Amino acid sequence: MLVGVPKEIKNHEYRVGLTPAAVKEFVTHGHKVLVETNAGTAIGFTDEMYVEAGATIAATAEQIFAEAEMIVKVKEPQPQECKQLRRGQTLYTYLHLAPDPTQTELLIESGATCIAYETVTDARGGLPLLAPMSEVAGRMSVQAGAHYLEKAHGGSGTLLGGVPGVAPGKVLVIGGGVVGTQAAKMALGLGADVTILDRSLPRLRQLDDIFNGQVKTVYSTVDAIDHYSANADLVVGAVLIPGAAAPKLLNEQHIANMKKGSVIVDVAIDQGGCFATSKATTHQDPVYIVDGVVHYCVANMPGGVARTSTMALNNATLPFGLALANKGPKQAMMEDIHLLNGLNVHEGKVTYKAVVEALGDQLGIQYTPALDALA
Ligand SMILES: NC(=O)C1=CN([C@@H]2O[C@H](COP(=O)(O)OP(=O)(O)OC[C@H]3O[C@@H](n4cnc5c(N)ncnc54)[C@H](O)[C@@H]3O)[C@@H](O)[C@H]2O)C=CC1
Ligand SMILES: CC(=O)C(=O)O
Ligand SMILES: [Mg+2]
Repeated sequence: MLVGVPKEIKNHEYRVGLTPAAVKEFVTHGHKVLVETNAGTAIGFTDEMYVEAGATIAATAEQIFAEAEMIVKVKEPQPQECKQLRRGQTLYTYLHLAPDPTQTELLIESGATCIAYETVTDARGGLPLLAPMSEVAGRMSVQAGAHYLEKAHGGSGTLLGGVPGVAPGKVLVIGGGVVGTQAAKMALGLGADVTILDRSLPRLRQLDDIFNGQVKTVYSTVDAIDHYSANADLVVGAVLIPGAAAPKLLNEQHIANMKKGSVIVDVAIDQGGCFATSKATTHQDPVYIVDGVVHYCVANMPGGVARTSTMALNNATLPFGLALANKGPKQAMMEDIHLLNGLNVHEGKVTYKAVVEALGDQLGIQYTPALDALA
């Protein structure tokens, strides 16, 4: 198979779909890889390293979209990329379609086979291609929060760890999955006072074990959100209903009730955000203020630490990517239900239920089960 890796074009996105090491794996399995010039240069993966791994360098993204049978990316395709996709071509990347009607329409129009990293599953009920970026974003969320709590960055001037004689800052993590756990680890490491809300009791039990009682675990009710958000210095939004638009857990009144200079980091912004006042921001302009509360809503947080993130992402995407190339996309998905769960759009049909639930009325689209679409 001819695999194509275009350079990412989203704002300050320096990750790349394949590392040179991953290219070498594809080439070893008999595939050809076309990498856009300078796709990885910003994070130390030079064209020379790709050539040494067996890739051919393409001068433009247009060449890659025109020639490749499978496009491997990181971020959801931007409109100019969607317009270059075509029937018979496979797109393997993050999509986050539920909050994104424009991209959904363009992918339907393209006729391409679009596999979303974030909905591929594993046997334990996890999301193995989302997990590494969730680990990164979870850890970063507390770094970002601590930064914006500084007075010069718009915050209240609170040090999360406190000092001897002064109480630590309060961190509220809503959603105790992968992002939430890593956020809690970092916050605890800084010495903060950490509370995690989740609506899954089994998950709260696991968290209590993982943290050996060092964080407070609280069942997520409206009352708990009212109470803990009003007292928090930093709130991390880390909920997920896979593939669906994020539920809005803090409304405008909650934000108004928070302390001035407190910070919210809405990691769930890529699924539309879990705070009513959130709107997506970029690494170039990451924050804005509503009612005195600093909002950090960067939709591609791992892009900020692109070298670590690219390597972590490739560790997870490589086995599925190789299966797609070795067997062909259709056969690979028919043989692996977890990869099939990644299929969101195929030949103009939307094959992921939560996307249709979010956008069906707006776009007039219907759900087609993945196996029916592939048949
Ligand atoms: N902004 C960014 O750059 C990035 C964003 N993300 C996003 O972060 C979000 C979280 O991802 P993961 O931690 O991997 O998901 P996860 O599935 O591991 O965890 C989500 C948790 O939210 C809980 N939850 C669901 N509804 C809830 C509610 N109403 N109240 C409290 N808890 C609730 C679930 O029980 C689960 O424990 C996703 O939207 C993901 O796409 C992930 C990586 C990067
Ligand atoms: C998960 C995701 O959207 C990201 O890493 O940018
Ligand atoms: Mg994202």
